[in-house]
Amino acid sequence: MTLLAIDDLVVEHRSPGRPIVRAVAGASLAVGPGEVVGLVGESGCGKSTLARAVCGLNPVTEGSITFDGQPVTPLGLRKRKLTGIQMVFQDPYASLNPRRRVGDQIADGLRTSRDTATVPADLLERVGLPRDFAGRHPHEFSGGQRQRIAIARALAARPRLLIGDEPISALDASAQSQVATLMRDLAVDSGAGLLFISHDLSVVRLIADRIAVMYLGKIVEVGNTAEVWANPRHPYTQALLRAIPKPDGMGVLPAELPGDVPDPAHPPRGCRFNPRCPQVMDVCRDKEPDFGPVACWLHEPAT
Ligand SMILES: Nc1ncnc2c1ncn2[C@@H]1O[C@H](COP(=O)(O)OP(=O)(O)OP(=O)(O)O)[C@@H](O)[C@H]1O
Repeated sequence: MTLLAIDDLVVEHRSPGRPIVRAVAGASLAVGPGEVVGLVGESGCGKSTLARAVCGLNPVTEGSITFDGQPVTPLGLRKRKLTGIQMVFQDPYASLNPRRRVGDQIADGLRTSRDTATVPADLLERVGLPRDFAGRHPHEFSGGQRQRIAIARALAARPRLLIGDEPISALDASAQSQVATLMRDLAVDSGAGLLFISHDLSVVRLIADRIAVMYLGKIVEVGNTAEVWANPRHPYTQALLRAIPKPDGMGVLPAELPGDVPDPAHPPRGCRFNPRCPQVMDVCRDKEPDFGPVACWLHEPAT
């Protein structure tokens, strides 16, 4: 069963006097209940834009997003809270209100889910924090603790889909895998889906059932985590895996990718990855590979 279905999604950013930025340019992805999908890709590939569209925060230009069989459309804040989707953002310093007690912020989520049997301290306990933190303010805590509080607040609303938009990238290395694993465990235990966005592939490998690799607005490879890990097929996935920090902590392995992600307002003709691809062929400069699960002319499915 599919909980979240994203089909041929296009999301454009438009501002007066500027070229249209097609940040998501025909992406398809699905998340099932209790499933963890890791969305990876370099900065600027459109991961946040996609996540925000799923929450109704960015309007859909083309294609569709359905959650539980219902189309997701831009909604007012109140309604959005009731859709069963909760997002945990990169920066817990910004997403928590510094002036309100932690318990009161978690209580907002409990009101959303009309859960009268649970108290904020119960949720703090579920995310591994002491119950008496409820009476304190966010500035009293470390980054990792604040992110746990943000997760507790999200869980209070009893989401059926949890989205983490780079939820660990602002944390200390020691807190990163703990917070990622916590999100995975809490989502899976409650039967919720988790879409986990990160540029840290080693953490995604740890928690995700499936990996989706995004490049310049498109999902270029999707598959079972262990399979993608053992046999990455898209040259971009291969390069991302090579850029993983070495297990001994001594630097990173070379990415071997020239240049940066191109400007999505002016994408390259043909395959979007062709100017950086070490295995580029003539067809790649000419025609976009519009197929899955590996959108690459080296892996065109047999018809
Ligand atoms: N509001 C906006 N107006 C115009 N362009 C935008 C807007 N938001 C994002 N973009 C552009 O859309 C593209 C995708 O950005 P997005 O933040 O979705 O990527 P990302 O993969 O999440 O990167 P990051 O990890 O840095 O957040 C980028 O080129 C970005 O500059």
